[in-house]
Amino acid sequence: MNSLSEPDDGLEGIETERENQLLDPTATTVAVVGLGYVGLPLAVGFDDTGFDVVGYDVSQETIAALEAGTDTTGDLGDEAIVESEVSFTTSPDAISRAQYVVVTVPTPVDDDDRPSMEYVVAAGEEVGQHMTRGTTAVLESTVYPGATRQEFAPAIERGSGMTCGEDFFVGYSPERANPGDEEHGLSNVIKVVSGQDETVREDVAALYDLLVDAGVHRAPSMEVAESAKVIENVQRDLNIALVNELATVFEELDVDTRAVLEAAGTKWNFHEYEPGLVGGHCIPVDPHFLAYRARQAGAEPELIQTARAVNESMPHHVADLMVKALSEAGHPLGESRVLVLGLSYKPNVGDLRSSKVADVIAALKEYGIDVVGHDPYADDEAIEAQFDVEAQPTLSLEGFDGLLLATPHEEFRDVDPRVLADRLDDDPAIVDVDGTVDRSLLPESVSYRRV
Ligand SMILES: NC(=O)C1=CN([C@@H]2O[C@H](COP(=O)(O)OP(=O)(O)OC[C@H]3O[C@@H](n4cnc5c(N)ncnc54)[C@H](O)[C@@H]3O)[C@@H](O)[C@H]2O)C=CC1
Ligand SMILES: CC(=O)N[C@@H]1[C@@H](OP(=O)(O)OP(=O)(O)OC[C@H]2O[C@@H](n3ccc(=O)[nH]c3=O)[C@H](O)[C@@H]2O)O[C@H](C(=O)O)[C@@H](O)[C@@H]1O
Repeated sequence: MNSLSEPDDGLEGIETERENQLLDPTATTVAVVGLGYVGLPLAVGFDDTGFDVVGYDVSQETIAALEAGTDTTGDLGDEAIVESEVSFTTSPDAISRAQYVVVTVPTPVDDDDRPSMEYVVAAGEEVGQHMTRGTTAVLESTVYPGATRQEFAPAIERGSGMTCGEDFFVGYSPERANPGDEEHGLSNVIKVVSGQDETVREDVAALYDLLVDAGVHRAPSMEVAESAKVIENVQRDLNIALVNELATVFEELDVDTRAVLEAAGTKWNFHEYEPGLVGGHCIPVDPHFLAYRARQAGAEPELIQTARAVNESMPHHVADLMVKALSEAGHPLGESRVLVLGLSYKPNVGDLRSSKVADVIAALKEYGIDVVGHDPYADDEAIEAQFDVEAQPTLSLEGFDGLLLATPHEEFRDVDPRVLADRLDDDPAIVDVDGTVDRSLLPESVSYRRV
C-alpha cells in the first residue's frame, strides 16, 4: 500500500529506507519553484544559509528582472538580489540538481469561491518531470486540508512515473510572512513543518531548522499543518468581521465605532481589530479553502461563511458613507468628484492584487461619481489598469468635492486635517475608513464619516 494512501497521524511512523543524515547546506541544493512574495525571500534565505539554490519561475519577466538585480517583490531590496547567489531560471531542467524542491505557487479561488489547485498541480507535474529519485518536495502554498496528499503528490507521480514514499517524498510547511510587517519575517517566526511520515517530517524539520532562527513546530501530519495555516487566516477573518458588523450597527445607532473599540480595548483581554476593507489574496481567500473541504466532508461551516459575507459587504458600506456625506454637504452625486487616497489592499504595501478599494470605486462610479486615485506605494499604470480610474501621480486636493481615505498608508497620518478641508472644494465630504483624521480639527463645513 502506498504510504500516502492513509493520513499519517505521526504516531506509528511509517518506516522508509531513508535515514536523516545531518544536513550540510554547502552540499545541498534546494530548488524554489515560484518566486513571488513567498518564494523569492525563501530562495534568498536558503542562499544566505549556505545552500546552493535554484530559483525557478515560469515568468520570463520575473526572471529577467531578478537576473538584472531587481527585487520584484519590493520586500527585500535590490541589494539582497544582487548579493544573492541564487541561480534564477525559467528552465525547469535545473530542478534535477536539487535534493529538496520547495513549491510556492499561487492558490487562488475561482469565481465561485472554489479553491483552484491548477498551479499546484501544474507545478507538481513539472517538478515530477525534472526531479531526481530520492528528492523531497515540500509544498508551502496555502491549501485546503488534504491537498498535499491528494493533489500535489499524485501530480508529481504523474510527471515522474515514480512512486511517492518510495522514489520521492513529500512534506508540507506553510508560510506565515506578513507583507509590510518587518517585525515578523522568515527567520523569526516559528515554521510549522510536516511530512508524509515521521522520517520525512524530520528531514523537512532539519531543512527549515537551518533557515528559521525561531525554530520549527513538528505537526503530526500534513493535514494538521495545512489546517493550522488555514485557520490562522480564518480566525483573523472572523475577528475582523465582528468589528465590521459592529461598525454597521453603530453607524445606525449614531455611535462612533472607533471610540467604542478604544474604550473596550482598555480591558486586558479585549482582542483589538480594526473595521475595514478586507482585501488581499489570503484572508478573503483561505476561509473558502476550509469551507470547501468541510462541505465536501458533509460539515456546514456557517460562521466562516457568514463572516466572509460580512467582510464582503464592507466596500458598499464605505461607498454608502461617501454618498451620505456628499448628499449631506449638498453635492449632487453625478456632479461630484472624489479623490481616493490609498488603493493597495493594506497599509504601507503596494500590492494592488485583490484590493477591496476597487469594489468601493466601482460602487461610487455606479452613482455617477467621478473618481480619481492616488497611492504613493503603487504604480500609476497598474492603478489605471486595475481600477479603471485616473491615477494622480502627485497628491493634489484641489477640485475635489470628496476625499476617501481608503487605505491608511503611514504618509497619510501626517496630513493636517485643516489643510485637507482648506484644499478641498467648499463644503467637502470626507470618509475616513481607518479613522486616520483627527475629526476634532475639522471645521464644521466638512461632512465627515468614518467606519
Ligand atoms: N503573499 C503572502 O504574503 C503569502 C502568501 N502565501 C501563500 O503562498 C503562495 C504563493 O503566494 P505568493 O508568493 O503571494 O504568490 P505570487 O503570485 O506572488 O508568486 C507566485 C509565483 O509563482 C510563479 N508560478 C506560477 N506557476 C508556476 C509554475 N508552475 N512553476 C514555476 N513558477 C510558477 C508565478 O509566476 C509567480 O511568480 C499562495 O498559496 C499564498 O496563499 C502564504 C503566506 C503569505
Ligand atoms: C493571520 C495573519 O495575520 N495572516 C497574515 C495575512 O497577511 P495579509 O497581508 O493578507 O493580512 P492582514 O494584515 O490581516 O490584512 C488582510 C486585510 O484585512 C484588513 N484588516 C486587517 C486587520 C484588521 O484588524 N482589520 C482589517 O480590515 C487589511 O487592511 C487587509 O485588507 O495572510 C498571510 C497569508 O497567509 O498570505 C499570512 O502569512 C499573514 O501572517
